[in-house]
Amino acid sequence: MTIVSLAKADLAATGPDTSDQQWLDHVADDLSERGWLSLDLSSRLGEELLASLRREVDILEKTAALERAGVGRGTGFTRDRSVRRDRIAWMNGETPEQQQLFSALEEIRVGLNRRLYLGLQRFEAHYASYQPGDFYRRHLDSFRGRASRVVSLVLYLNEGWRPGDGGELQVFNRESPDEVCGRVAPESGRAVLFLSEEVPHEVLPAQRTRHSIACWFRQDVVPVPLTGV
Ligand SMILES: O=C(O)CCC(=O)C(=O)O
Ligand SMILES: [Fe+2]
Repeated sequence: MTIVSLAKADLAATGPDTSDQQWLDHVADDLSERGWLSLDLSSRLGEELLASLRREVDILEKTAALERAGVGRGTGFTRDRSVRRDRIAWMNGETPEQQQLFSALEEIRVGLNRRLYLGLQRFEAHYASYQPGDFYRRHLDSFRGRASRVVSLVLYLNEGWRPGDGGELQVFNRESPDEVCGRVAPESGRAVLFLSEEVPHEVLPAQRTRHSIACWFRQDVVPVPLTGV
């Protein structure tokens, strides 16, 4: 996990919006009106960066550098395989591809703060790998009122995802949580953003290896010890 420099971000936030940032208006509108959206970030991030991130997670996979993910924190932390089965590696922003991704995430953080006054202070991100049969049962990313994780962003890295490959992110209506309101295939370059405390979601069982980057924009400044989600 990396703490992003606030001074640098605040400096960036003083400049005027360029038309290049109008896409963030759409992100902010959807987040505030329905709590979530999916969008294609491939042209914003570039195919080269997506390919580098894919290579990086492939290497992590092959060198067994991904660790089994858990849920909860502190004494409530567990690696319960009936809840989630993915493996993860936290990103530290040190490789060139992570640096490039982190500057895009920083642009989103500053852009959302400016539009929605969310007071997002920093972000954390990890690679995730789901193998065939792996899933993540329905959950929220943050406990209500904790105001730690406020906005979740998941970026997918899988080329040629087909309907039979499973592994969709299923999103539930924040007003009536039994109603499915979206199902997103984890195709490379696609991203989903949602309000971490409000929008229940689940990863349906994947039928092939499924790689992604999960990121959370947080309101707290001081990192909680990394004992889980
Ligand atoms: O990979 C996804 O689509 C979502 C993952 C997720 O919900 C999480 O890591 O909290
Ligand atoms: Fe989640």
